[in-house]
Amino acid sequence: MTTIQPTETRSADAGRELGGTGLAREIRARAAADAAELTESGTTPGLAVVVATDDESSAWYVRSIARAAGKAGIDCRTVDLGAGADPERIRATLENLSADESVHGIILQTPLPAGAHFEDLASAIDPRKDVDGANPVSLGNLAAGMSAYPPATAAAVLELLDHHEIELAGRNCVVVGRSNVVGKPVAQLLLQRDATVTICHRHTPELTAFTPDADVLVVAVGKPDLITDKHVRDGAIVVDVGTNPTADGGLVGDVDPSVQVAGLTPVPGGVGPVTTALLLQHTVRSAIHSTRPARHAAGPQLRTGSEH
Ligand SMILES: Nc1nc(=O)c2c([nH]1)NC[C@@H]1CN(c3ccc(C(=O)N[C@@H](CCC(=O)O)C(=O)O)cc3)C=[N+]21
Repeated sequence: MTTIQPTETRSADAGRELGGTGLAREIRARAAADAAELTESGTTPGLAVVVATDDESSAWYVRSIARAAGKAGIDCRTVDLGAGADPERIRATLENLSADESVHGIILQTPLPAGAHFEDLASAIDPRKDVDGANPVSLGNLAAGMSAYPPATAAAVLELLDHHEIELAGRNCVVVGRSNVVGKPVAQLLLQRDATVTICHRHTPELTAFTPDADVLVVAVGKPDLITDKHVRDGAIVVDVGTNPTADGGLVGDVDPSVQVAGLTPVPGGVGPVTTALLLQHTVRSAIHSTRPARHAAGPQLRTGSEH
């Protein structure tokens, strides 16, 4: 007997899943090989993670950094100052780590205790060790097309797009979210790649006035299901940077996972793992630079995108 199967329009329209776990594995393997070579020549890359929060998403990230760093041969220390830590103590910790020769990378976890100001404290991180691009000097250098570590999450968005061979030059990119850790640096990186960039944020009256024009939509807000079918056109590529913990211990992004688009990064398994891998890569690069003469350490390195 023959039964006629209904056409599976949904899966045909579902588009590509732009996963990040394979890419993350490649980046970690490369970082591990470079770290081993460096250790052989007498310098073990060191990463310091400064924590002043009991936020769940941050705790997960910190454990994941420690685990991945250990496997890659990076000496990782977590400095947990407690959820109510005094801003002056956080600043002093960052200053000490900046002066510590065994430390090549420093990341200050967000969120911070009430009364502590992220950009202000991050200015105590030596830009040469600022592997998560948190010091406003790093963001300024990035915007000016000078050499700087972009925040690992922002860099992960670009790595994922490149890995999946998404064209950026001349295309419409819309970024939703304007934080200094994701939205702004992602916009700068897309600009450097000759995209036309629009940034939407909490004061944008109607996202639908902008997001349907996006060839590439990057969403970094922190609100489950913020982006649904009405926000995107079929052919769009969507990068979901959201990591929202759910009541049952899972994780969801900012994009309704059933949106019909040409490509969507999954949560989990998309931007997240690449972020952790790039933090390690930046740390190993910083360690490599630390072994070179000073003029190479933070030399100006003009990128494209500074012309009109
Ligand atoms: N200064 C600073 N920089 C950050 O980049 C930063 C931060 N503070 N504070 C906390 C958030 C959170 N965050 C995550 C990174 C990776 C995953 C990740 O890899 N998640 C896995 C799955 C996790 C799961 O299954 O629970 C995934 O997406 O596949 C999650 C969350 C970075 N953050």
